[in-house]
Amino acid sequence: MTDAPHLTLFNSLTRRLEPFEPVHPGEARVYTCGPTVYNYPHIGNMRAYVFADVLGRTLSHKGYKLTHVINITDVGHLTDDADAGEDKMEKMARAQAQSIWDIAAHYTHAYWADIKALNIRQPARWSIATDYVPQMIAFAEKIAARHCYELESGLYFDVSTVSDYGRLARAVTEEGEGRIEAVEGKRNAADFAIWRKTPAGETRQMEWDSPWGRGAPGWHLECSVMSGDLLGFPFDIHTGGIDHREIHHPNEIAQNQAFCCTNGLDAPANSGAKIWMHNNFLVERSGKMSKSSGEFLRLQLLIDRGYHPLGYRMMCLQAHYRSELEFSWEGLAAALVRLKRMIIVAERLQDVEPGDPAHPKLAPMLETFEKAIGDDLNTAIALTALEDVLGAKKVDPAAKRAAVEAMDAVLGLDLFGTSRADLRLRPTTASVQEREIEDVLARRRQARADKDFATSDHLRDELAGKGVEVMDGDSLGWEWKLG
Ligand SMILES: Nc1ncnc2c1ncn2[C@@H]1O[C@H](COP(=O)(O)OP(=O)(O)OP(=O)(O)O)[C@@H](O)[C@H]1O
Ligand SMILES: [Zn+2]
Repeated sequence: MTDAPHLTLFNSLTRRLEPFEPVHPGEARVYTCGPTVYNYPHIGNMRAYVFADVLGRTLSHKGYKLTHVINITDVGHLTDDADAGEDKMEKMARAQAQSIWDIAAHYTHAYWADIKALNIRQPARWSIATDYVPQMIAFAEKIAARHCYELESGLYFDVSTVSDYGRLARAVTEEGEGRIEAVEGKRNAADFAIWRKTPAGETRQMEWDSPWGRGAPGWHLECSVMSGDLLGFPFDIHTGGIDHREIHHPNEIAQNQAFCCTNGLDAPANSGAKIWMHNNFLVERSGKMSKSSGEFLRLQLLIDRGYHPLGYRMMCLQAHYRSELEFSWEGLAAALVRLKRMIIVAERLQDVEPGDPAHPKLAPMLETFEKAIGDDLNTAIALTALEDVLGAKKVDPAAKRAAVEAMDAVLGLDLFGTSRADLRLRPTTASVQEREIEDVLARRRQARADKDFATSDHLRDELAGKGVEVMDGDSLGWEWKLG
């Protein structure tokens, strides 16, 4: 693989493609907004983490020493991003009559299970918001005098105290602020609470003492504090879904500017991160997939229906991260077949020791791959380059194996860790066990070898009676499927 450092990324701040130039030579520091753990993640949420994973893998591949932090929001995220409603965690805990800490633990583990199933690499650190409350209070204390004011409901950030507020969203107009809750006493409609006081007479399950009374931190404050604390301002890249471009990230930026300014750090240009990147939505025909809307698709449902989770990863990689991706079961099935074709070829290289990938036949494919992934993570083209390598004829298998490994290290399809049998999941509704099917098929193979076609046909009919269709001569080598 060439070690050309070519890497351009789309910076939402400038709305331009920019060459990646690390703040610290040879390093890449990335912060990804993590899930709010009040519910199961849906597959749309997981698209955000597949994207962040590909970004991290690409940075590692390009030779940078990666420090990636993903947070877990277990407090402070309100039912409306725009500073209205109630805490999502408190609401769910009440609805389920459970402790908020149990809710957080349960859904954090569910999220981590999806991370693993999608072959998303572990970040250097999972930062849990409730572990950082003292640091959040210290951060707020630093900026309070110059940038905040207190109201009965909390400590508010005055967005007019930083230059160019909302430049990330590019939409903060008076009408655009219509969504933002009118709180009496707010100086500007876009001002937001960085500390929310517990209303008199109420108790929250999660609350802490602060100079502004007992209460809880605001969601935007959490990400500013954890990213700054763990990566240092300025760090390289901050990621999140495109919805964060409108409110959450502009508010983080405003706080970061205030903090950097107070600390004499290159203010006011300093936004905390040099590059802000956003993945577009996974949508359904009915619109954006969303937890708040009640019904949503979980990765586990895909698995229960017999789709291997890496099929969903493939589906994500087939689209550019900045494009909307429409989910359909047909699309998922097609992505799974594509993955299976790759795995069948990779199986032939399973026992080959990787050699030097520099082979004249592979060179143009490696170059295409390198260019595509360096061009704002064009995974769609990178996938075709990988397929070209897999399909290349008369190439030293050791070179091929090395090239496929290097490409898969970026795309994360786990081609050498997954077998075609792994891909064939039994839907939970199926009444027949896989072992049963394999047993009958083994007997049928023997019958055919013995030219006992009557028995062979009989066994095929037996399987058909159980809803299993035998697929003789299937080009992909699926020997059977559930009808
Ligand atoms: N449909 C989607 N497609 C892609 N990314 C999404 C989608 N919905 C949310 N995200 C992203 O998923 C990540 C985790 O979101 P989070 O857990 O905060 O979800 P949420 O806002 O509580 O739920 P939702 O928006 O689904 O009601 C964020 O980066 C968010 O931008
Ligand atoms: Zn965040």
